[in-house]
Amino acid sequence: MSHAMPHHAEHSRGIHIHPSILSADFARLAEELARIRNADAVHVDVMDNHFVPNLTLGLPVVQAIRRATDLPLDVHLMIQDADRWAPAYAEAGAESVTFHAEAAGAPIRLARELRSHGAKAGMALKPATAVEPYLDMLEELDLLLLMTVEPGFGGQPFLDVVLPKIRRAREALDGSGVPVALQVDGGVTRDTIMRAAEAGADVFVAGSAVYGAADPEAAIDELRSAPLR
Ligand SMILES: O=C(CO)[C@H](O)[C@H](O)COP(=O)(O)O
Repeated sequence: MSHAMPHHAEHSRGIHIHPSILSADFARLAEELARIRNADAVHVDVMDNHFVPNLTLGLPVVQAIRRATDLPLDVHLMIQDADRWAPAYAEAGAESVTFHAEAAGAPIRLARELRSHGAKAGMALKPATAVEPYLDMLEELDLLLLMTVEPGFGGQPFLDVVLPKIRRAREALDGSGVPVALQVDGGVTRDTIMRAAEAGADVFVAGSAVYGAADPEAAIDELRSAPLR
């Protein structure tokens, strides 16, 4: 992209905000979902206490969330043995199902299986996992998630050390011409979203920045407009 272009032209690919219900009140999920009606999708963190040191929710709760909102579900599986468990989340009606590269035995086969169930196929990388070994499989994916915190907990600070990886992924995606969403998750705020968007991300997961606000829908609007300023 030419440096002569106006700053906002770099964001013409769009800014999508996916609030993470990890930071919501789990005893009032339906009400919490009704507080984010202007979101682009709801991000659902599934953790198994093995891949990450935290335990959240599984398939029955994802099925209940599917019935409780019209928003698309962006399911992020932080679980071991993703090959075995991920397809059921696609069958449950998730718009996208994201597994971790570190937890998948056969990522290409799994991505194809998710698509065959009608879901978008997402693959996530922890902060210390290099993206380069996976650049040959971009066409198998609809979404690439680069974690900007160590997965497991909300409320952690954004890891700027991931920014060069976001830039390299953006260059590879633009060079390949394959339409893969580039998502970041962890520590996204009105400040950090600008750096992540400038580096090339276009889908932003935000937990505490949305559910920690008095007005989550206003917080979503602020996040959406922040990189355009
Ligand atoms: O995947 C996650 C943690 O593993 C969460 O989605 C993420 O951390 C969001 O929370 P916050 O915006 O508060 O950092």
